Amino acid sequence: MVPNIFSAGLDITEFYQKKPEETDAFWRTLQDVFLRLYGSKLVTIAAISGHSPAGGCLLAMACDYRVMATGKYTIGLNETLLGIIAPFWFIETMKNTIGHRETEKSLQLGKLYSPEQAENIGLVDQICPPDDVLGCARKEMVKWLKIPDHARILTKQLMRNELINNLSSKRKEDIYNFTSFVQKDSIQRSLGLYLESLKKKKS
Ligand SMILES: CCCCCCCCCCC/C=C/C(=O)SCCNC(=O)CCNC(=O)[C@H](O)C(C)(C)COP(=O)(O)OP(=O)(O)OC[C@H]1O[C@@H](n2cnc3c(N)ncnc32)[C@H](O)[C@@H]1OP(=O)(O)O
Repeated sequence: MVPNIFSAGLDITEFYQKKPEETDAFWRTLQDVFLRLYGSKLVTIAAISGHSPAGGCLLAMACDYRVMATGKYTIGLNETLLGIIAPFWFIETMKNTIGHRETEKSLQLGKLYSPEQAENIGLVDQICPPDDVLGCARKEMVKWLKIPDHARILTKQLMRNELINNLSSKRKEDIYNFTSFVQKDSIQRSLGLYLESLKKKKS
């Protein structure tokens, strides 16, 4: 577990100034990771040790339960702030987590929530001091593991199969949409500026 950062989201350099076949492969891998995690029969609990923007938020939402560290961290789907958009399965996953209305506001504004705000809207289930995040996640895991596995798994599948089947049937189209979108000159310019701004913030 890395302190302060759960995940910085997708590595933008994987789709900045890349060839179409490279961005295709990158997106296919992300789809694989998501489908495996969201559809996992195992109990999955995200111990969110710090920042969790965009793709990081998606990974956390793909789990069954989320524990987030308190502190000056943020979580959310901030794609619009980067001049890009969240694909349909990011949107559906967020709708399944916090509901339609909150998702609509959240996505249009590219909102990044503090841990307290995220808990209030149900984006995370629990907040804990940073040095106790793993402990809280473990405690929660014990509860989940007491439930008969077959019943929990079937329930999870009933709740999640619609989205899993939808994405599975549209994978090629989704890859095509991603690559055509990120290869546009205007999007490449936005991504370049965003990467520069991250570096400037650092110096
Ligand atoms: C018709 C329909 C079509 C649909 C088409 C779909 C369209 C596209 C969908 C794409 C979905 C995208 C999802 C994403 O996840 S995009 C990434 C979003 N992530 C962020 O915005 C976070 C950016 N990072 C930060 O805010 C900070 O780094 C952070 C708060 C996480 C940590 O701060 P800290 O100060 O500790 O770290 P630094 O800022 O110093 O960063 C260190 C170095 O890492 C570079 N960096 C950071 N994040 C990223 C990233 N996500 N990708 C690439 N590089 C990143 C940063 O520039 C520093 O680099 P250097 O060390 O080289 O200076």
